[in-house]
Amino acid sequence: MDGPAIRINPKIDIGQAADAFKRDGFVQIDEIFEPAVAEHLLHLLETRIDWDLVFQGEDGRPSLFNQTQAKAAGNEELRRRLATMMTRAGAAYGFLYLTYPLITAYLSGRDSGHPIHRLTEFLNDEFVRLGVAISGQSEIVKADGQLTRYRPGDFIGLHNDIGAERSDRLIAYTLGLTRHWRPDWGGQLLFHDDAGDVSRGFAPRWNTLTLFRVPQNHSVAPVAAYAQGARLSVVGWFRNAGA
Ligand SMILES: O=C(O)CCC(=O)C(=O)O
Ligand SMILES: [Fe+2]
Repeated sequence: MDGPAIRINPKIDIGQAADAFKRDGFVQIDEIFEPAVAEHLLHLLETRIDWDLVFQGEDGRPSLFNQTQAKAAGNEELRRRLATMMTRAGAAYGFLYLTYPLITAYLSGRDSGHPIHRLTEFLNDEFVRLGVAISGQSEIVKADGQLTRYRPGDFIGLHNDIGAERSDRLIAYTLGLTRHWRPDWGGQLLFHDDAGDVSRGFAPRWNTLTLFRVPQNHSVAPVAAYAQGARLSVVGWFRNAGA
C-alpha cells in the first residue's frame, strides 16, 4: 500500500498565509496536509526509514554515516568524532541529528520503489508552487529536502542558513510531523535577536508548515535528555536556479 496521494490540504487559505509572510518574513500554517496524508507520512517516518546519522564534520561540512558506515566506524571512533564536534559546537558551530537525504536518495537510486520518494516528487512540484504563491518570489524553482529525527541531545547550533557565502537558499521550510510534544522537552526552533534573547520560539508541532525568510539567526534547542518521543519533520529550502 502506497498510501494517499501527497498533496496540500485544499482547505488552506493561501492568500492569508501570503499576507502574513510578506508582512513578517515568517508564517506557520496548521493542517498543511489532510489528516490521512499526515498520518501516512508519520507512518513512513516511524517505520520505513533507515536513518543516517549526521553531524558537523571536521572540515565544516556535514558528516553523514548510514547504519552500515556507523557500524564499520565503530562506537569508539564515532564517540571520538562526536566529542570533537561538541567542542566545535561550543566554540563556533555544530549540529547532530538523524537524517534521510531525500534528493540524494532519489537521484542515486537508494531505496528504489520506496513510497518516501513520492514526497520528494511532491516537494519539487506542488510544494514549490505553494512556496511561490505564499512568498510572491517567482525565482523559486526548486526545493531540497531531508527528513529529520531528533533524539534526546540532538540539536543545531546558532546559524542563519547562509553564512558568508553566496546562496541560492531563499526561504527555509519545515513540515512538522511531531504528533505529541511537551513544552519542556526542548527541540524548539528558536530565533535570536542581537541582545542574545530569544525573539520567537516554536515548539515541534503536528502537521504544520513553517516558512521563514533567510538569513535570520536561529537554532534548534537541544532535545531534553528526558524527552519521550522523537522530533520528526521534513526540512529544506526553496531555492532559485543558482549561479
Ligand atoms: O528543524 C528545524 O526546525 C529547523 C532546521 C534548521 O534550522 C536547518 O536545518 O538549518
Ligand atoms: Fe537552519
